Amino acid sequence: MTNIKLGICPIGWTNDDMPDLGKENTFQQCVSEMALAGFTGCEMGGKFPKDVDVLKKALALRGLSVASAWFSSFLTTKPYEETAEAFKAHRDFLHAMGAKVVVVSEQGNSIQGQLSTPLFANKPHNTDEEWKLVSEGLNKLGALAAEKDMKLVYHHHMGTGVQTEAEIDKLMEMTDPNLVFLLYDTGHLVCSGEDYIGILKKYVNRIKHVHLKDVRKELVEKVKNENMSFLDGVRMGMFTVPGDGCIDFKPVYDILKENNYEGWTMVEAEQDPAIANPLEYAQKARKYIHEVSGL
Ligand SMILES: O=C1C[C@@H](O)[C@H](O)[C@@H](O)C1=O
Ligand SMILES: [Co+2]
Repeated sequence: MTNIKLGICPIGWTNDDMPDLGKENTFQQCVSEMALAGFTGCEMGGKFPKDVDVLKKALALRGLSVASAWFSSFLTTKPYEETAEAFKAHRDFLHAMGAKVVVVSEQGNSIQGQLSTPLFANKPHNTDEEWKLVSEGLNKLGALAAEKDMKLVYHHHMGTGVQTEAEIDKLMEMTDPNLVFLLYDTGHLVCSGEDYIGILKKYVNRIKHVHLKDVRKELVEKVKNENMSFLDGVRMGMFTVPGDGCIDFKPVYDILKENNYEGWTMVEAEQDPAIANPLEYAQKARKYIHEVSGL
């Protein structure tokens, strides 16, 4: 028996960071193929209906539920109240959809959305003041999530001030462990050159949401050596589904199981859907995850 659930994110069908990737794929196709490939949960994407009843019906017809959705905070660059108001609306929608966690990533000084900023050379480093703003703001947003019996899960991310193991450690130290939890994304850790298994072991009790992203190592090297941006790397295919790249996901599931992890593990593999057929790659991921985890 396990309480580990398996879902998939719509980013393999249409990429909200670069909406021309998969612009031809509709919401209906995306959720139908998620279900057809054997997944029971999804995150939200830009093409999803914003009406709770409409979305609930479309997902229920396919046996899917909403695990969460991304929220960009701007705690380092905007007044706290502005982020808090947007966060409450986002939280309330997710709550109405039955989700238990809210994915948050600080984007105030992020370069992840900049088309031609070199990813490795230009990674931002938080100043002391930025660390204070982010950690204090996240504690307050975490309390807002708790009001609805939800958890804020922080998404470490390439091209942001919380990317490396040292930065994750600092964020975890500076925030309240009862209010700010961690989202564990394999792809971002391996892309950054971190010890993805060590980090999982260290924070497994604080990790409340998992993104399963695999990496094509030679393409990450190309991004580094040729000063390419995050979005260039995605378009070129530096990420892929579990089972198709260099990451071993067996120890990931073993550690989650040994520690009685309860929650979602979400395939999240952005690449060009015109090259990597989303249904084919969803099925590939589903098969591989079954082989390594029994799920
Ligand atoms: O969770 C994520 C959401 C995306 O928008 C992001 O860029 C991607 O890399 C990711 O991990
Ligand atoms: Co992710």
